[in-house]
Amino acid sequence: MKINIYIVDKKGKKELYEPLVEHYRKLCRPWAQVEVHEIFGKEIARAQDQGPAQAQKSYTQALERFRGSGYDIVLDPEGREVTSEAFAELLKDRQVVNFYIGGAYGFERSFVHTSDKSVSFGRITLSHKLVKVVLMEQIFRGLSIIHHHPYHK
Ligand SMILES: C[S@@+](CC[C@H](N)C(=O)[O-])C[C@H]1O[C@@H](n2cnc3c(N)ncnc32)[C@H](O)[C@@H]1O
Repeated sequence: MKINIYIVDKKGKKELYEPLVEHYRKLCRPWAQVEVHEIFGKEIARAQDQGPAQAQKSYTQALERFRGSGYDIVLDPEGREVTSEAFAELLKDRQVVNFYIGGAYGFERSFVHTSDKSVSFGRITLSHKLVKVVLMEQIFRGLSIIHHHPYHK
C-alpha cells in the first residue's frame, strides 16, 4: 500500500518535527510506504501576500494534479471528526491513499467538497507541521488496528 501526504509547506529537512515523522514512517514500513511531499513555490508565496482567497486558490492549483491518483482525504478543521477505528476503515483495502494538508489559510471549500473525504482532528486549529505529525501517528495507529498489532489498545 502507498500513502502520500501532500502538504503546503517549504522543504525543511532539519525542522523540529522531522525525527517524529521519520519515526512513524519507519514503523509503518511493514504495511505501507508513506511518503511526504512538500508543495511550495513562488506562486503560493505571491498569492499568500495577496490575501486568503488568492492563497487558497493557489493551494488548489498546486495540489489539483495529484487528485484522483488515489483515495483523496483532505485534512480540514471543519471536516468529519472520526475515531481511530473509523480512520483505520478509511485506509483499509486501498492501494493508494492521498492526504492533503493546507497552508496558513486552509482550503477552498470547493477543494474540500470535491475530495473523497474530509477529516478533522477536532475544531481547534493546529499548525500544518503539527497536523503532519498527528496524521503520521494516526496512520500508524490505523495500520495497527487493521493488522491487529498491539500498539492500539
Ligand atoms: C494553519 S491550518 C489552516 C487554518 C485555516 N484557518 C483553516 O481553517 O483551515 C493549516 C492546515 O492544517 C490542517 N489542520 C489544522 N488544524 C486542523 C484540525 N483541527 N483538523 C484537521 N486538519 C487541521 C488543515 O489541512 C489546514 O489547512
